[in-house]
Amino acid sequence: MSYDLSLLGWTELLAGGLPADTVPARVSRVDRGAAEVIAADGQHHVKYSARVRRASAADPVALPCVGDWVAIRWLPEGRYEVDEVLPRSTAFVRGGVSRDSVGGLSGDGQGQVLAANVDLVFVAEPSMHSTDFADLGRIERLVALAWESGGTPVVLITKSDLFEKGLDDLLDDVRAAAPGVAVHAVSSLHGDGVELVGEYLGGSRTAVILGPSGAGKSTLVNALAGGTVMDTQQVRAADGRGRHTTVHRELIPLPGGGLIIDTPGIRRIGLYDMAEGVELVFSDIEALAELCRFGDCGHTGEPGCAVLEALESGRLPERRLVSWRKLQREAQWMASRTDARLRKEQQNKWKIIHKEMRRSGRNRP
Ligand SMILES: Nc1nc2c(ncn2[C@@H]2O[C@H](COP(=O)(O)OP(=O)(O)OP(=O)(O)O)[C@@H](O)[C@H]2O)c(=O)[nH]1
Ligand SMILES: [Zn+2]
Repeated sequence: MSYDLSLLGWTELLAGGLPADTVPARVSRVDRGAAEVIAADGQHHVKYSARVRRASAADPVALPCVGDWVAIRWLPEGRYEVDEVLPRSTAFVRGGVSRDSVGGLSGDGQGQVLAANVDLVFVAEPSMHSTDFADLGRIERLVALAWESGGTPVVLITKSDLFEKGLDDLLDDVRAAAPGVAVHAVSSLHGDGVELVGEYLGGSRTAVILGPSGAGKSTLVNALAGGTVMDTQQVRAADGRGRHTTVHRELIPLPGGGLIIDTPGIRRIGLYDMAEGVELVFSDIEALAELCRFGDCGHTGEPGCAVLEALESGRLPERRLVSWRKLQREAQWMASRTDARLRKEQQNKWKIIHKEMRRSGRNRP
């Protein structure tokens, strides 16, 4: 079997960085120190070169991950090995390595790349989730995460068939929660919007789908793939394996062009290192904050606070300000937890503060 790599997203730009005597391949799956890759001459199971192993031992971010383009070299003993990970255009990085992650080499606060070279991030949120409507706060988080990865978010309000009246109002609310992001209603059940989603992938773009369990991600991937490539909850319930059992860790080429990455890691992705993403999601509040009288306004009652003025006049929904504060706190907390440099700075700051305290204590009359 041979593959046209341009359909898998291979570009001229990437070709420029290919080391001598290697050929390109895209990682479709990783598995403890080895990767499944797709090269022009077929699929291969490849181990990592000593250089790749050394680099990843020093920094897990250097490990090949699904979506990566790698240079593979044919060895005299008759097999390929991964010679180098080519520069990534985007990356989903998880700070720290979770207990149950497969192939995590490091346990302490260093980043792990979950997926690379992802152009589009579909944020799937069901229009109705058991008895609740779409969760705007969750959309905000996942959109922030998407921006942070370098990919372009697109919000999909799934299961739109569950919502007869008021869908347009819901979409308006979602658009307000994700300024500058395309928002579409999708029903995999009726086929509404599925084609449109497929068009985003046009040609050879790569996407991931984020969203809560039960959002209909697998069902949508199946609809796009025109067959059952992912187990859906129903299938899994029938064989008694329960819900959170997606074991696929794959790059799925779609018949209409484009690829979807669906891995357990991406499915479980939370809130990590997303300070910049938060700024983009809350561009409306960030713009207001620029108009505050004081540059360091905390928006908690300072005179001339444009944020609170907008809140009072009703232009800024209170829910939005509450989400913003919450996400900022969480993003700061995650950053301080995962970013060793920041941690060190904070330790130094506390050292200085403690020293000051001791000194002022000594100098007290
Ligand atoms: N009414 C309706 N139900 C849907 C639609 N899409 C999916 N479902 C149902 O929603 C349930 C969950 O769908 P899945 O595709 O397994 O959801 P998921 O997001 O992949 O869930 P996890 O694998 O747990 O992350 C299944 O019972 C689907 O049949 C839709 O467009 N409309
Ligand atoms: Zn203010």
